[in-house]
Amino acid sequence: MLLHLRSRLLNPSFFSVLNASSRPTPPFSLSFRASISQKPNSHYTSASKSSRPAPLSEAAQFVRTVLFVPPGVDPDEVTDDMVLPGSNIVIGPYAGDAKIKEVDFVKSSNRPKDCPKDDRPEFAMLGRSNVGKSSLINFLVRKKDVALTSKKPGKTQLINHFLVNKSWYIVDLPGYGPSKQAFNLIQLSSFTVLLMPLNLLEWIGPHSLKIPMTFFFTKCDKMKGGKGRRPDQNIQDFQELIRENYRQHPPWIMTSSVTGLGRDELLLHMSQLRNYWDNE
Ligand SMILES: Nc1nc2c(ncn2[C@@H]2O[C@H](COP(=O)(O)OP(=O)(O)OP(=O)(O)O)[C@@H](O)[C@H]2O)c(=O)[nH]1
Ligand SMILES: [Mg+2]
Repeated sequence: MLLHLRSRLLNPSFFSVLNASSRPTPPFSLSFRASISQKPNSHYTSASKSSRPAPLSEAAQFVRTVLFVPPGVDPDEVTDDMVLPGSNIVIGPYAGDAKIKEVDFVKSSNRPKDCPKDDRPEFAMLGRSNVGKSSLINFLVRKKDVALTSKKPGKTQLINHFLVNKSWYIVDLPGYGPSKQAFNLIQLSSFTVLLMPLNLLEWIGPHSLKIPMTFFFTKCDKMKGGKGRRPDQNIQDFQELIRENYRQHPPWIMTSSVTGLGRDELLLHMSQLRNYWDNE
């Protein structure tokens, strides 16, 4: 997998997406890096650790200023092969054990207080109706009908908990839009995952201090034409809003439930969030 990732990283479109829109921003590190004491094994990073880090290309040096650097990684030691393709996410020592072996539907809840109450980490999908939240869950677990999807907006009406590998949850939420009900649910999650969030960014900025977020660009198979904006245009808008509302760049990733784009990368990123959570 490492080779596969490395070769895709060098795809010029990845860098051009970032270069096209980014003004240099100050290098950053995440505030929670300071509390790290353990470094679990990582199959992903072990290969790059065994050899000397390759010097960064000029493009990569620039890109590094907008990267999400996870716990356990020194921003000065980031190398090309640590960045997940189609994203700004650096993979660190907490990544690993990303495979989904089983998934069980647990329950649908009408209200937050009816949701399962335990300490397992949760990844909740939040975003407008019809952006592909439920499809993304099916895509991650490689099953067609775990979460119900529809061409028409408004299919998901309840809070649906799915237990993965008996150890962590994926939560499918109703889309916001006409109903705006998802706004009340943000506080529920240990981890919140957002989809196509452009008009959410300003709202969420001040409220998100304690909730790690990852932003998804869904339907990236629709690269050309159509009514909407292209993914690279969305990423440009996104980065503008990030600069206006956030001090540090949150992680973002491009996905497509149709082509499989971003699946392995996303699972790896989720594993590093989870493993960090477990070891904290
Ligand atoms: N081309 C393309 N279509 C997608 C993709 N992901 C989802 N769709 C389609 O988008 C539509 C909506 O998908 P859902 O997963 O139901 O969207 P949702 O965000 O869960 O919608 P709500 O439940 O209403 O909030 C469906 O017709 C999907 O087939 C994708 O990656 N590419
Ligand atoms: Mg849905």
